[in-house]
Amino acid sequence: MPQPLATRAPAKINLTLHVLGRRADGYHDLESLVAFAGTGDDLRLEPGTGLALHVDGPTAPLAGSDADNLVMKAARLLADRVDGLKVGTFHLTKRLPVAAGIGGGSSDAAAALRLLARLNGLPVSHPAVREAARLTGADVPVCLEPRARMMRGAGEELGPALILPRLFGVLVNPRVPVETPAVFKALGLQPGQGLSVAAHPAHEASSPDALLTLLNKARNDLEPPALKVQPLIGEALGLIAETDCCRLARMSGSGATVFGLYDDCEAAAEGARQIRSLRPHWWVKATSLR
Ligand SMILES: C[C@@](CO)(OP(=O)(O)O)[C@H](O)COP(=O)(O)OP(=O)(O)OC[C@H]1O[C@@H](n2ccc(N)nc2=O)[C@H](O)[C@@H]1O
Ligand SMILES: Nc1ncnc2c1ncn2[C@@H]1O[C@H](COP(=O)(O)OP(=O)(O)O)[C@@H](O)[C@H]1O
Repeated sequence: MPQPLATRAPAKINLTLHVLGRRADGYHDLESLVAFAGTGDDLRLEPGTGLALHVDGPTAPLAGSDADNLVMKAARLLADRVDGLKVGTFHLTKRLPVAAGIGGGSSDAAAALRLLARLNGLPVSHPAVREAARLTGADVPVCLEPRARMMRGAGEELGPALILPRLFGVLVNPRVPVETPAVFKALGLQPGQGLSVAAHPAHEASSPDALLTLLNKARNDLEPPALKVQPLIGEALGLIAETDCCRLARMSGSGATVFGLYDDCEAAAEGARQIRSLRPHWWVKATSLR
């Protein structure tokens, strides 16, 4: 029985994000511990003669035109590299906030590459799949096999999959888009200029408590510039930090999504309830992270 051509595109969370410096090509070298949430978009592929995309779901209207969708960009890049690639129509159910620091578009693109690889009997480690991922965007390679791992460079250097203690979190987005280039620009580094040399061995933690302690010693260096671009991020961080039993409040990626971490699933659900009661129109999701 063939596997159904459907996959989840989970939200990517940067548990830590240290900017090491700005490179000559304008991109920034990062060091980030990336994990994936239990919440995400869904993608299905119906085999057919040409490439096409249908998008539905609550955040579909925010994801731009179908032609510019990262699902189509990734699929075209793979089709350009593999002769006779079998393709079809993608059906994307978009739930994640867009331009939100949780790599929704990148995860959708990576999901598209996984489905095309499955349809064509290619491993996701195939060089053409890896290259299509890298050329689609800096965050796409880490989303190809969505497991917690260290990400370095501009996203092209990936460490081995890590078995992190399970974390219980709340994701909060004030429903304002924040464009990634604007945040890197607000960081204000010149080409060749460094910012940090920190190495953070958060993955060495063997218990949730030890991991939370290590995460608290790390940072997201994009928080200060993102707060300049969108002050609501500071408000969201403050509200999370004030929820009962919150162990850590931090921004993911270039924002605006921020996350709170808690000791267990009940505390995370209660944290989500508290934020929702204060900001009923924001996107608030209790989720596990691993
Ligand atoms: C910041 C991060 C952290 O995981 O996440 P998000 O906030 O996007 O979720 C990523 O590095 C974002 O990856 P992604 O969103 O795929 O970036 P791209 O489309 O390739 O690049 C958009 C723009 O961001 C800047 N950029 C991106 C990555 C990087 N390491 N250095 C950069 O300077 C560049 O100005 C680039 O033109
Ligand atoms: N499938 C998609 N989902 C979300 N955004 C998409 C998608 N395809 C293209 N985009 C565009 O990519 C940009 C970044 O979106 P997204 O991946 O959600 O950002 P982030 O990585 O900050 O969470 C947006 O401006 C959006 O218009």
